[in-house]
Amino acid sequence: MNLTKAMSTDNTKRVHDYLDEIYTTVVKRNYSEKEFHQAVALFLRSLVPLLAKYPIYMEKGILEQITEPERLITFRVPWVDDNGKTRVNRGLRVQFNSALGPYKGGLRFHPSVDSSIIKFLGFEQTFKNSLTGQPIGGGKGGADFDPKGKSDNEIMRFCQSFMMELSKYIGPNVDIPAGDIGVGAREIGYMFGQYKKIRGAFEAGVLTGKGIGYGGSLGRTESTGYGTIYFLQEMLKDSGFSLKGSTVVVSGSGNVSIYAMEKAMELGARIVACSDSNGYIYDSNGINLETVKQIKEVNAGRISEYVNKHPEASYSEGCSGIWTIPCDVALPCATQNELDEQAALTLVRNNVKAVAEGANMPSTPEAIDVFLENKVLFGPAKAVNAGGVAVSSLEMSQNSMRLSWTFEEVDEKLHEIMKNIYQNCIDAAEEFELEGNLEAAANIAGFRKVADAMIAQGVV
Ligand SMILES: NC(=O)c1ccc[n+]([C@@H]2O[C@H](COP(=O)([O-])OP(=O)(O)OC[C@H]3O[C@@H](n4cnc5c(N)ncnc54)[C@H](O)[C@@H]3O)[C@@H](O)[C@H]2O)c1
Repeated sequence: MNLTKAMSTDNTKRVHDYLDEIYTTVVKRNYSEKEFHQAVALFLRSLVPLLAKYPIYMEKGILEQITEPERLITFRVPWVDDNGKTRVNRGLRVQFNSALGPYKGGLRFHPSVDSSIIKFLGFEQTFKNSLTGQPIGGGKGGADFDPKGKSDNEIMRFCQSFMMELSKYIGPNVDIPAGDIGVGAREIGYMFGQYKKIRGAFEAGVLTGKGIGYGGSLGRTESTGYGTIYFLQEMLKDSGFSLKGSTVVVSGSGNVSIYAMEKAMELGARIVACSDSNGYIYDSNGINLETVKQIKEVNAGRISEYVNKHPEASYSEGCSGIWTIPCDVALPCATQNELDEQAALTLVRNNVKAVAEGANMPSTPEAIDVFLENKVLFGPAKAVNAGGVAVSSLEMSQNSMRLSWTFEEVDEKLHEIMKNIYQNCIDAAEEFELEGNLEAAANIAGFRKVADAMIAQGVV
């Protein structure tokens, strides 16, 4: 990746040489971890104006430290399937940065999970958590386990084996995992049960995303999707647009997508398409969300089944075609690198006004450049989808105070947090003359708090 874009003066050249050195070390030390390289490169290029103005971050070696996780744990997860066959998966937990608080970040169960995926997510999580204003550090974890097609008992045995080992490294004041792709309330429940048994104590604050009946927070399920729309609303408002009457395309049909669609519809948007890892549906009258919820949340089926109930809609195989549908707003809410340069150019040709990233790193660097160059309002993942971890942090607060807030109380706090994140990004954009580049502004705003705390705490 070319980090030289922002370089113009001698001072920025010095910064640039420094960032190049950091990046070279990251690539050498984490050879073959492409997603991690990508996240670090995108991040570093944003910091040029900050480091040019405040060289202390270079003098104190903050970037050398911040790009190396505090700890990466990998472990064997053996379990027995329904046919009595022994299976083995790899579990991982990265404890990336604890400058602002205990490590916090989700667990992903997906065959693609490896150290590169977990490290890119943990790195991003550190700055996302900082942006929320909550006292939480950054972490992430998961396993290369595929929950698809597994029985409920197999899922339980896997979760128990996974927690048997993970329990050695987590705790309410140490590291607090949550869900992510492939890990929802059911998996969190099985992992919490096993943790409780191992410890012989009910420590509610060790995991978030728990069921409402045993320490979960109302509004956690909706939080990432709703938060995405609250951020989008602020972005649109500042440019004189509104969601009312706008046409929206959303990729995925999981937790983030469903609740982003729900809030966007509530605000008057027409959602015309959504997808899963096989293909996408298009319904020009507007997607019927109840049908999507029934297929995905109740039946765990495929999105293609939508057309059985709504023959006026169409289904197409393959995921990337969804970005060819003309829309005012595009919300990539599925997975990393799902929206490439070609897709971005098509969206621009179709006059997209705004793109907000509900998923983590869904746009490739080239796609982001296309959006910025064409003045599309672009909301970067670590700011846009921070609502999930923000409400997880509210769940931790409720657990330690032994009380439960109502849905409305949680939603109001979430809305306030998302507005603050947006404002912090705008302030950073103004200070560093990055108007229109919320990507760089979010990186700077997230980084500064972590870096200042690291300086205060010394070289540890
Ligand atoms: N759940 C959260 O609170 C949360 C918070 C912040 C960020 N995220 C991020 O949001 C994204 C989605 O997470 P989720 O919790 O909704 O997961 P999920 O497992 O509930 O849903 C993921 C969805 O994406 C679909 N999908 C996978 N690959 C696809 C592809 N190439 N094209 C189209 N669809 C595809 C799946 O079929 C599924 O519908 C991930 O990047 C995750 O890291 C989630």
